[in-house]
Amino acid sequence: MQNVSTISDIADRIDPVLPSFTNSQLYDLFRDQPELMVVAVVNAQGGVLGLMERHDFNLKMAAEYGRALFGAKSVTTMMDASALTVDVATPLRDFTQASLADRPSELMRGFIVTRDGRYEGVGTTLSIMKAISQDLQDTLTQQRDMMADLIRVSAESQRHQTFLNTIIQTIPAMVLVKGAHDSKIRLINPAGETMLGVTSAEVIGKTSHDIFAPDQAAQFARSDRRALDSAEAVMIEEEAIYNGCGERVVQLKKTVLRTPEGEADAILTLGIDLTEQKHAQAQIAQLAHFDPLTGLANRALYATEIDKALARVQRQGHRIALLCLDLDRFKAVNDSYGHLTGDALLCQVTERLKLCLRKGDFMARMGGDEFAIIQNIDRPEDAQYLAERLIDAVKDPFVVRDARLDIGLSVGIALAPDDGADAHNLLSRADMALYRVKGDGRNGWCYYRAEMDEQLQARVEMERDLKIALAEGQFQLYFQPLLNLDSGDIVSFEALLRWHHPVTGMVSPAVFIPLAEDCGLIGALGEWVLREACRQAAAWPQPWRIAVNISPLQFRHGSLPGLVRKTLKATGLDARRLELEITESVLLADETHNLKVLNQIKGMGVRIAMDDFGTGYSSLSYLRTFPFDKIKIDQSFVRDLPHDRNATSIIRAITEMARSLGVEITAEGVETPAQLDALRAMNCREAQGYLIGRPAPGIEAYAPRKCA
Ligand SMILES: Nc1nc2c(ncn2[C@@H]2O[C@H](COP(=O)(O)O[C@H]3[C@@H](O)[C@H](n4cnc5c(=O)[nH]c(N)nc54)O[C@@H]3COP(=O)(O)O)[C@@H](O)[C@H]2O)c(=O)[nH]1
Repeated sequence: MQNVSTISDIADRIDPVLPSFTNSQLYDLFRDQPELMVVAVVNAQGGVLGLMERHDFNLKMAAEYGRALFGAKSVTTMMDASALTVDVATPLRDFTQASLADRPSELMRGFIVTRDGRYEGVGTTLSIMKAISQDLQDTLTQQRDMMADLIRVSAESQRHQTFLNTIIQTIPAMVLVKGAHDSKIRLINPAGETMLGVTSAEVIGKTSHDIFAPDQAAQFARSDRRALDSAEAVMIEEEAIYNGCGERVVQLKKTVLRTPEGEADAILTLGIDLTEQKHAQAQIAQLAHFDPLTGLANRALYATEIDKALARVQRQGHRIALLCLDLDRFKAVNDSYGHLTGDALLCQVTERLKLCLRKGDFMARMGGDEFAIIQNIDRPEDAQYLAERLIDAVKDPFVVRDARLDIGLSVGIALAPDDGADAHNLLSRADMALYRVKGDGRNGWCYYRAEMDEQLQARVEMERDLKIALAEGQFQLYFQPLLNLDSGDIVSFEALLRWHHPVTGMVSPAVFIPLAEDCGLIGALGEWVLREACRQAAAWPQPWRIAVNISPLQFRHGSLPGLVRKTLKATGLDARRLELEITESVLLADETHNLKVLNQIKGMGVRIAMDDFGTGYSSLSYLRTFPFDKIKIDQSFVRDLPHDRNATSIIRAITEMARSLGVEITAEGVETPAQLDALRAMNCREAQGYLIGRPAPGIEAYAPRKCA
């Protein structure tokens, strides 16, 4: 009962009557106040004497002679002197429970309410019923409100529960709850099932020891213990092998769930499988530091390692050697057999080179066919010994995709601290030494020497001078005659470029042509040579042919057929008088494109000759690739005539093969009559060399005349 709590709340404060009040007066009172049910009779001090109850009183008064008998008498004659009295402070619930249980009939007659034993008011069953009814009403409303609240709270809690469940079920992280005391698993989500290789049904109610191998279970127990001993959540990264899941790297966050009293109740473990992430990180690190083809360290890692090695050199007085390695003829292999073969060759080379290294040596692939090694050495000679081992290792042919490949190795060496203590300097010095090996014919090794710096400097200066030379017209063409051995006529001239350096004098094309190729000037230089050669030849008194050397790089820059067409047109030279000399490297590089270019030029009527025949990698095979008009036998074979049997048989084989193919032959570098005789005997039809005529600035000396 919320509002009505004591009898006081339901007591009707009805004026009582004194004993002097007569029954007739009371009769009138009841008649005048129809709702008046009971009236108390009190003495002058307010003490309770009895209670008059309306129905009972009216019944008595209505009886035969009732009013006549009792009307004038005091109300005390008809009152209920033993009426129920109850103190005003009595809890209503107690009163109604007790009175309804013990004296329900009395309660029906009404009762007197007293305060300290004195009259306070009267009560009736009606007032009680009203109070109870009101109370019930209140309670019902209250209960309805409570029910609504309950329904709302329960719906909300249901929603929260569903929300949490959805998260737990779908979160891509393991959620695992274990009892803090019994270590039994209470909950595991699907991500946890996958991560641990178990099903929820298998593990709920079990401990790690029931499920996992002893080592793994012990690892779990240790990390749980750490969580229990810690006031905060603990983060753990560990390697683990769960049921049939292989080795994994996991990150676990363990939080102890406590009761409101602060006691550990459960351990919540959130787990993320980092295996893939670690794997990806490792792959990124691998790619960042290692060459994917050979698995060797790459240039970036090499730079780090060399810094470390140089720091050791400084701190501990060690010595190291830097070896720069470059494969010989690798480009030819790559261009002839394709990149797949080139890649496979690099892998095989790597394996052979690795076998030459000792503990502590470090090797990297710097790119292409370049490798570099950091070697810990005691004496400078140690580097030389390693270089020799490396060169020896690639000496035997490689067999790649059914092809037998011969390559070589050039090694440049710089020492620290002897040649410097700075990584950049040392590397460029080892490179200089390598460059020297290459220049000296490859397949060898060389230590850096101080004068190489000067040579490099000289090269830089020459590059600069070359640009100036082109702009200032310091070039000149020399012409060397070619003799027809049958007719004894000069039939052709080869244009040979000369550079008159204003300070150093004449510079050999053998020196500056490679430089022009390196620094990108060969295009402009070659264009000048072609134009100048055609211009001069067009003015010759005889229709001699003019042979012009074309660098392989001229095939890359711009349109060579366009240039030839334009030049012929501009100079008026008959296309049939022009012969372009190319070396086999033109066909080694970008064969399809270069063949197309050659065919276009040949289509204009220009002749194509293969220069330096016999020196290349597979000269013979190129004769099948393109219909050359002429083969020029390299002077290295002619030099050994007439006595060298090898040279003789090679030249004989070439001349015979050329005849069968219908290709003209020229022997280069003829210096002696004996060589000329030997060539004649071998049916060689054309010759060039100092014996016939040295390169000269003009052709005047060869104006119509016959030669022996
Ligand atoms: N791309 C271009 N290359 C050119 C051009 N001009 C020349 N070159 C190439 O430079 C190399 C060196 O040429 P050079 O010093 O002119 O030497 C040539 C002849 O002088 C030399 N030769 C001729 N006869 C003899 C001889 O009897 N003995 C002997 N020791 N040397 C002799 O041979 C060179 C000609 O060689 P080749 O071209 O192979 O016919 C050289 O490779 C030139 O090709 C140019 O304009 N563009």
